[in-house]
Amino acid sequence: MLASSGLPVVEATSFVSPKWVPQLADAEDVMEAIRDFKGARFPVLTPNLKGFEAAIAAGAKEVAVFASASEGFSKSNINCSIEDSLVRYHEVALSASKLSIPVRGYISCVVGCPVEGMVSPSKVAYVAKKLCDMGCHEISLGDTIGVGTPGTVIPMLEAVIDVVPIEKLAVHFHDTYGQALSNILASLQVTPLLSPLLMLKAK
Ligand SMILES: CC(C)(COP(=O)([O-])OP(=O)([O-])OC[C@H]1O[C@@H](n2cnc3c(N)ncnc32)[C@H](O)[C@@H]1OP(=O)([O-])[O-])[C@@H](O)C(=O)NCCC(=O)NCCSC(=O)C[C@@](C)(O)CC(=O)[O-]
Repeated sequence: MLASSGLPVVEATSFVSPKWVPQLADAEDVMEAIRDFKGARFPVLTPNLKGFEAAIAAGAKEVAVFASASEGFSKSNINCSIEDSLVRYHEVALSASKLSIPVRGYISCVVGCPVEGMVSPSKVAYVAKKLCDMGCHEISLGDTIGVGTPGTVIPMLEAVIDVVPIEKLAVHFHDTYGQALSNILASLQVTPLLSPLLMLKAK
């Protein structure tokens, strides 16, 4: 449906542990169902080399890895430290580069974390540079819990822009508290080169 509506890129599924996310256990079936669809790209999320290899076996042509700027969220989301996740993702990026598979990098909790509270812009910049240096073609900065405001988003962006080329950046805002559009506007005022993504308010 989303691809048929004309969207050029639709993140189709994730190759993650079904014990962690049972709803995604059908990743291979999803890839089979979209295998012959023309006119859209279907990246998939892979949290490690096991997921990457399964994704390639299922026909994925591009993948996304997802780190966090907060230790607490990294542990709760992918069961490892930020540093360990970067080691894992470096393995994925190396394998992907051998197969000419583009890798997008996500960073969760770039403003606030449900476990640790506010997140420092310098930590976001550190993770963004690591993902960029390992070969991610784009780094998406995710305000995962939607607590960002222009007053906190702009300093974060300025810290990241210091270490990652602007044209490699995207922003990903959740509208949990109705700030997503303001944050996108503020981000575009920092640099019009950003590609914004608005996640509509959860019902
Ligand atoms: C990363 C792990 C696997 C670590 O989970 P773990 O338990 O530490 O992994 P493990 O290495 O100990 O393996 C446990 C079991 O999972 C299996 N396993 C291991 N890896 C895989 C895999 N890739 N695919 C399928 N199975 C896998 C592995 O084989 C083993 O199976 P067992 O021997 O017990 O039968 C787990 O924590 C996980 O899958 N987490 C993903 C959670 C998730 O999907 N979160 C949402 C992603 S979207 C997001 O984060 C937000 C974002 C980025 O989109 C934007 C925003 O921030 O707003």
